[in-house]
Amino acid sequence: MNNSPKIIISGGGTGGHIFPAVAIANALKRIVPGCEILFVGAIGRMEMEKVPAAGYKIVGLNISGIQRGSIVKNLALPFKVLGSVRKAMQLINDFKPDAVVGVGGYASGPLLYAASLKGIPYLIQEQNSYAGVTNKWLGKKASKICVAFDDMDQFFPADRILKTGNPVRQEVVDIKGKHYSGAELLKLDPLKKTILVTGGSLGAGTLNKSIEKHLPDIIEQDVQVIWQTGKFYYKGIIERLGLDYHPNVRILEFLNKMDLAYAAADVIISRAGAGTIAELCLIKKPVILVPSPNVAEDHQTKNALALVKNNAAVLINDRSAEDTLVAEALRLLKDKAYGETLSENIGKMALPAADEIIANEVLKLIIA
Ligand SMILES: CC(=O)N[C@H]1[C@@H](OP(=O)(O)OP(=O)(O)OC[C@H]2O[C@@H](n3ccc(=O)[nH]c3=O)[C@H](O)[C@@H]2O)O[C@H](CO)[C@@H](O)[C@@H]1O
Repeated sequence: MNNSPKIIISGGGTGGHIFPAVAIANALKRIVPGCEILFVGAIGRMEMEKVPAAGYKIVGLNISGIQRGSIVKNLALPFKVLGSVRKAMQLINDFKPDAVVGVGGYASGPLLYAASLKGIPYLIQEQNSYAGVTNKWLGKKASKICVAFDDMDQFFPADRILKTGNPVRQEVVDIKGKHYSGAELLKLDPLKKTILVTGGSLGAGTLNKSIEKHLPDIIEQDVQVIWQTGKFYYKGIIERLGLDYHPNVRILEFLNKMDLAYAAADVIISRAGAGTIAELCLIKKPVILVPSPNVAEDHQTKNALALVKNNAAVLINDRSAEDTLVAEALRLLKDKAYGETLSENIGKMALPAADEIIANEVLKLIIA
């Protein structure tokens, strides 16, 4: 293999696809500093902002998914797909990648399809315990499919599956010694108990409603909360509560330094996205998971149950969150022994080094 292999990483849409992609890129750069990486995403989606912020170049395809409730918008879809495949072919002709990686999301489809037409080897990284139609179809010609769950041979050819776990950005899970700096950056008191609420990369309506309703209970116990609302909900919440609602309450749209929030927290309330769970296993804090009921095949419940059956997290249903979530978090803050058990058990479920294992698999495709 030469010292400057060229690799395209494609996909995005939500943080759940983007951040594993960045983690793989970072690992590739650590292993082969001279490698050239180009990201390909979808115009208008989160990756077009987050990937350059992580220090990588990205090109956008004009592609979207099926839009519910708008026949007119969907009429353009076949043309967008064709146009995107054409642009993907052009990108491959120009960049001349040695290998391609697909992490899921709209841009992955056209890019991997173009790679297959051009005979360029590609690897799929599937974060969840189920695979959508596009990934299943692309999996037929993939050289390797790196997965995080068992029984994925129901979706992909068994001989090419490798269970690696989900890749996470190292800097996000490196929280040792950051408790004080985390609290300071978030303008919180490092000596007070703190709950972190994260609704995944987009935020979660149910978590927001549950927190907003019970803020007085949190304040009454002099507990602090780092509350990540998500972009869609932030404005409404700030309009209702104001930015400086109470010194114990820090409201943020998105946490750019997730490590500092993880470090500052004593208990974490979270949706059960696969990437967040992989991080939670590595940071080893007591966690309450509220799986989103609005995702394909109810996969967040499956993600959460994998932990709950090992007594590694508390599960609260979306339906009952508004009534019970905050009370449970406040209870968990006080129950030191239970918190320690949860922390110990979640740590046992970590699959570290997924980023480097996957990066090495990508490099093997080039040598092969
Ligand atoms: C509603 C939806 O479709 N959710 C899916 C999406 O979740 P979502 O996009 O929320 O992704 P994950 O929960 O997997 O990961 C979230 C990522 O965003 C980061 N982060 C989050 C909040 C923040 O303020 N700052 C920040 O950096 C986290 O550290 C993590 O790296 O992709 C996941 C992986 O395919 C799926 O399992 C989820 O079901």
